[in-house]
Amino acid sequence: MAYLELKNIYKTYGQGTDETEVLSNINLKIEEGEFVAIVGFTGSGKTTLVNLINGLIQPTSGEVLFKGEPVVDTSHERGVIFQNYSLLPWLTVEQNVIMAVKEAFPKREKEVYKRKAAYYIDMVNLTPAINKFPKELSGGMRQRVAVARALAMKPDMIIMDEPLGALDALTRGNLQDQILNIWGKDKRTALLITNDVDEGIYMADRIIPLRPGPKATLGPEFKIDIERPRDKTEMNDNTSYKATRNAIIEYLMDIGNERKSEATTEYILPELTPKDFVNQFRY
Ligand SMILES: Nc1ncnc2c1ncn2[C@@H]1O[C@H](COP(=O)(O)OP(=O)(O)OP(=O)(O)O)[C@@H](O)[C@H]1O
Repeated sequence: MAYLELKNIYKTYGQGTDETEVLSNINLKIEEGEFVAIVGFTGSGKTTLVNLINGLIQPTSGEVLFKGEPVVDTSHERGVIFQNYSLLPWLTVEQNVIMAVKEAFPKREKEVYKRKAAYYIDMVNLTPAINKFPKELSGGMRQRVAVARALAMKPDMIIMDEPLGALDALTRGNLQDQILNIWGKDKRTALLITNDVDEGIYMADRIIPLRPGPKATLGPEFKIDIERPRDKTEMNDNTSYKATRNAIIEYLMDIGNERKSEATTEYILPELTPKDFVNQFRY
């Protein structure tokens, strides 16, 4: 039995003439302990896929099974790191993380919550900001709190929806390593949704492209046969890395080009010049 299984998933939004099939015939099996990355274009349906796996939305048809059971709601067993850091603005960094810890470990001493929260806040290098409110943090710092929150729930499966996109290269690299450490240490199962092929190759055991929507579907998988722990600098000279990277990029470029040649609608921008606006700058 697969740890997570998506069976013949279809998802449409809207009704009647407005109906759009965003995901079409998605089939995926992830085994316990695996790290899988799905690489996709912007707007291809990645977040829809994450929301289905998370239990936030239900498929139009098909089934999502987690440990053999249908996913009907969200659960702390599946910790999601969203691309738009969802923090509660009226709580401090510490309180935001404690809230997540409480959900996973109900009825513990206050000190236990504080200790667990401190551990994950330190992991994302935010100890100096522990008493700050989200509005006092930069976008990257907020995203790191969101990462700490998701990991603090000790989920059996970590699901990441482009979690590191807003971060600078150094912080991003650091957090990739922290996530890999946690995944490796406790042998969790992980699914990363990203538009960054290199991030996918560095982190995952398998990469599966999501062909762009409407009717987005999964493409063929690419296995990443590079020993762990992986070293980014060494990887650049690794023949297997170069070959896999080229194959994935070639595949993505091919389907990108296919899409362009299939496109029948031409969008013409209206030729408007707001008179008042132009006059403002006419001296
Ligand atoms: N609740 C909704 N109602 C109607 N259409 C929706 C809804 N959610 C998403 N869509 C549409 O479904 C398509 C896929 O959206 P989704 O957010 O899943 O893509 P994405 O790959 O995560 O995009 P991005 O990379 O830009 O975040 C888009 O065309 C979007 O407009």
